Amino acid sequence: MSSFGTRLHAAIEDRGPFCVGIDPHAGLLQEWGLADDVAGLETFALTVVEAVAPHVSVVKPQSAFYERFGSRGVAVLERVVAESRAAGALVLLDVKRGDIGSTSQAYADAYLDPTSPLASDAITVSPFLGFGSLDPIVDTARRHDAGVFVLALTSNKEGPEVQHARVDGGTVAGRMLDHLRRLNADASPLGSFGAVVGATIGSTDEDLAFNGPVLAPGFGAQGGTVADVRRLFGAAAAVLPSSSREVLRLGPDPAAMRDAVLRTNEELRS
Ligand SMILES: O=C(O)c1cc(=O)[nH]c(=O)n1[C@@H]1O[C@H](COP(=O)(O)O)[C@@H](O)[C@H]1O
Repeated sequence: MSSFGTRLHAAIEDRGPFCVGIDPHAGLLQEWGLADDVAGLETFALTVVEAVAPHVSVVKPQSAFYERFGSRGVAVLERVVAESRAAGALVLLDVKRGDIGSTSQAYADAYLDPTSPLASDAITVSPFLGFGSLDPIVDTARRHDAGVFVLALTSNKEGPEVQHARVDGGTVAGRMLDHLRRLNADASPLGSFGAVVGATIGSTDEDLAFNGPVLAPGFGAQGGTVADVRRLFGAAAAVLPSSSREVLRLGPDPAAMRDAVLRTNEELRS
């Protein structure tokens, strides 16, 4: 298999950069006329997969929305992962994990080892225990041609407290981006180690020019626009604007969700 970065580069060329988050919020289940239970979760999630996974480069299920139903919810997540990949989408499993190195290895085995029931193309991780604590995840990703997206400048208003804090003349976020610059240095056409930078951050002095992908959540429901994406990420090697609620609210009509993602991809590409 080719590296995650290479697969992502090809998928963006083929389908466009828009990433759809498959986040079954309780309120959305209700809006769709579904019960807030495992059956409702399953109908919701698999309807979204069928509508959008054949048309987008990346889907991003947020694990918490499945975990809240326990093991039966996680079983639905396993189907979301498998059926999305079968429809040709790359799966970025949004788990935002991070722990001491030995436990990070277990997370890597859970999500990035192809023999695991939740094996995905990439995951989101939190570097709060220090970037080096993610080494087992990075090494496992390299071994299995998977990808990793590291939180750098998140879309929420509380993020700057930590991410803008200064260390050795730069910011914490800048330090994370420097680590990513190093990890992706020799990759072509695109590295497998990405940054998460919210589409809502307004402006940044950080250097987003590194040879890896940028996941840009906050596009849509949190206020990020196509113009924000163009302005903020002009220097980025590849950017994945990501939206969950804005697309999911259009369901349960599959055609409405599909048309919205096709339209958004066209807009982002033009
Ligand atoms: O890693 C993420 O995906 C993420 C990072 C971030 O900075 N902000 C953010 O909103 N997210 C996720 O992106 C999705 C945003 O959903 P919507 O606001 O409904 O489009 C949720 O799954 C969040 O957990």
